[in-house]
Amino acid sequence: MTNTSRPVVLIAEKLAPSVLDALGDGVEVRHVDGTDRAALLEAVQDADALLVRSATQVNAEVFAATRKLKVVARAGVGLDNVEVPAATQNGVMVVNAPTSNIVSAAEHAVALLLAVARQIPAAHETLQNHEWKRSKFNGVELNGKTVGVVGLGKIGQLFAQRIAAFGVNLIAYDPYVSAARAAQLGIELVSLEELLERSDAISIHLPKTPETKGLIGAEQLAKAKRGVIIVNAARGGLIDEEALAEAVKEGQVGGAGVDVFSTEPTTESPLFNVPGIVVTPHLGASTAEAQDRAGTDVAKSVALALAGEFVPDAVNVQGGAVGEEVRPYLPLVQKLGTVLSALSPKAPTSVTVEVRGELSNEDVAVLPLAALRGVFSKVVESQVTFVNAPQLAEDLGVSVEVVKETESPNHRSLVTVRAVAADGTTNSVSGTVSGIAQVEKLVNINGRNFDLRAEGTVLLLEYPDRPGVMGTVGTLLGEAGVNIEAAQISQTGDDAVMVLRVDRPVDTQVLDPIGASVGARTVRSVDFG
Ligand SMILES: NC(=O)C1=CN([C@@H]2O[C@H](COP(=O)(O)OP(=O)(O)OC[C@H]3O[C@@H](n4cnc5c(N)ncnc54)[C@H](O)[C@@H]3O)[C@@H](O)[C@H]2O)C=CC1
Ligand SMILES: O=C(O)CCC(=O)C(=O)O
Repeated sequence: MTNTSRPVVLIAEKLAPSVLDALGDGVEVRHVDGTDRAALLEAVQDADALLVRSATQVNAEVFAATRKLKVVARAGVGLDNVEVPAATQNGVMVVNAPTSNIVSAAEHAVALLLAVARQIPAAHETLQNHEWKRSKFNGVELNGKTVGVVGLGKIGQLFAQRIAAFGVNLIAYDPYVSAARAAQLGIELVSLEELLERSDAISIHLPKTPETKGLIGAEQLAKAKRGVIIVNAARGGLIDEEALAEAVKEGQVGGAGVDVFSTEPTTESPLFNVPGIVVTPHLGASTAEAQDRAGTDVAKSVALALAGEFVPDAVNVQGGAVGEEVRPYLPLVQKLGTVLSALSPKAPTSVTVEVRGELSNEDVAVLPLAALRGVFSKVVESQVTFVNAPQLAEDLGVSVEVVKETESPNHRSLVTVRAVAADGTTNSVSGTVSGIAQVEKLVNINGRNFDLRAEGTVLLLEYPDRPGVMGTVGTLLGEAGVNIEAAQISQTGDDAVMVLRVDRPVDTQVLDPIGASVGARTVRSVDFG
């Protein structure tokens, strides 16, 4: 029987069994063939999370078909099949598993290079055909040769480290890597032109971007050293496939190892059936280890995303990495924003997050996102996530600022969120995370000190002070079946603010008459969930 209350995780491609273990029983797993467009568009409507590898195209059309999608998880590295800006626009988090398969991909590039250099697949085929043709297969040694790496990122570096063991000279082209970093790795950074001229073998490890698409075409291949071996285990389309096939046939390129194609899946390519070209059907990440890691990494991220928590591997969330010290403050700061949205349910013109004390030594760039999620909770209909909060702020003309102050008079760390409305009205709420149990507390509302756990439902009343108000409020709540768990009053002169933590949500039909009976000018209910 289907349990519809559990979040639906839609798996659109074959993933390692470890992904199901890591997802656990808290979600309902459904399967669809992500390459069957109609089936995908229908299945994604009810999905909370979508898990893909590289064959499913997740674009604006998919996001338009979704109703409650919160996260797209790519069980691997490359995100060229996921339209990240469209995801961001829709408040959908995109996560990948950036290190899960990098060793496998680097090893595959090495395997392809050796397979081409020693013509292993072709030699294997002759024996399968009961032919013994030793003299046909004369290979080349790597020792003493120059190997050029195009794209010196995670996989490029792993490839370089591994191929270095063959006694090669390493050069690389990557305009975004410093010469110092390359030198540390024993690699000389050169221009693409120089790399083409000097390399006996070239391995490509670039992402596919508008800048890199077609980077190696007929012109570049013509400039390369005659007989060069070219390997591409990165992305199809980085090298012009027609041009590469022609260059191998003419002998300008000595051979090529290709794992990726401009269209995938494919059974037709100019690179097929060309002597000297070794092809594999996008197998770089196809190892037990890489698939296990990719599956468990994205399952963990999906669980965090569905719980509304910060996800370290999210690629479309501003704010960068979130430290251990900062993490407990994310839900608290969202709650401070929720109190502000209850006090003033219109979009403010500015939101300031003030961080005091020990926390001010940390990178707190993510805290404004949490504050905005709370502040916008009553302002916009659509879901407010870590992903789309900055875009919503921009669309609504809300300026956002973080202020840090090392001094914190009463708390080790204190965060205040202040919102200024269009008419200049300012509201502020402060909170802290207290003790080993990391209890989230509200400690100040509009300059008045309290000490109240930020959980459940909190009622706030501003009223002219007089004897008996607490009793009246308590009686009326009791008559409505609402139990008070904690109560605090801050009184100054004739004015008082009462905050109550109660055992259930209280709707306006109950709350408004209570406010009227004590002459309250403000009565609010804040639900922390
Ligand atoms: N065949 C397979 O199964 C797999 C393929 N991949 C692919 O391998 C590629 C590399 O992945 P990673 O190393 O993890 O990425 P990465 O992001 O760590 O490294 C990419 C490098 O390319 C450089 N780069 C970017 N634009 C450039 C340009 N215009 N010219 C020169 N360099 C440029 C960057 O500075 C960076 O150092 C990606 O395309 C990824 O999708 C990844 C895993 C498995
Ligand atoms: O096997 C896969 O899922 C694709 C691996 C890949 O190309 C990547 O992670 O970028």
